[in-house]
Amino acid sequence: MDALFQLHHLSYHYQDGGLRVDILKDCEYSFEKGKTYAIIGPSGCGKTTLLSLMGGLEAPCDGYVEYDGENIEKKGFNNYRRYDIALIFQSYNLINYMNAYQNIVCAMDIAHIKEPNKKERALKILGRLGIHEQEAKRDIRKLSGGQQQRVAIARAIAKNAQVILADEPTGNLDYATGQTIIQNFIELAHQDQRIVIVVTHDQGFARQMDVCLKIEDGKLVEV
Ligand SMILES: Nc1ncnc2c1ncn2[C@@H]1O[C@H](COP(=O)(O)OP(=O)(O)OP(=O)(O)O)[C@@H](O)[C@H]1O
Repeated sequence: MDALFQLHHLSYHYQDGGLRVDILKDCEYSFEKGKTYAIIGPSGCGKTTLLSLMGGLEAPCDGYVEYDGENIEKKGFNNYRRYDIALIFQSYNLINYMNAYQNIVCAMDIAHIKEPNKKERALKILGRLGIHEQEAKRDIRKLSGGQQQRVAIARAIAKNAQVILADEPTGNLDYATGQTIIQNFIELAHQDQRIVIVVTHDQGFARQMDVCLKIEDGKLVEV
């Protein structure tokens, strides 16, 4: 098995008025290269919390996340977030004073991507996602929600991160645009051998992923 990314006894709880509330309990899982994963479960079950732990945005209370044979906390969350993973948020988190291709070039600069012509590469990736040169150079705030989400995906692709974590990436989009985005994720995993993990409430999209996981009583289980 080609496991690049693993969860070991991952647990997370918080205190509420002196009471301990367990969100994730001893989660164990190995994610494989070249596969897409959906994480589903009712509101409040801990999906975003799990994504935050996997993304190195927050430290677990117990257990650890392993990437390429190393505990991400020991590797350093900042380096891990900078080089190894890409996060895609429901709210896109694009830099609003840069256009689409500048957002992508900026992400490549931050990740120290060695590429002789970053602008050309950015435009090429955007083009593959249906954002052509004219839109790529427009004020980013003037792009539609679906276009902005595709820019956020292009940014994740350009960064060469092996693991892509997306939190409700289709939440704000109509069905057809959401479907295009899911198709992009599938191609990214199957053609580029990346791991794509998507938190979604949409059962239809979840079913199109190679593996569907749900959080049940704090445990991560395959559906
Ligand atoms: N540090 C914290 N302090 C207080 N409450 C917290 C903390 N971390 C998580 N929670 C609570 O834990 C629960 C799980 O939150 P999380 O956002 O992970 O759920 P979710 O499954 O992503 O929900 P949704 O589908 O509604 O986005 C929520 O009730 C949230 O308010």
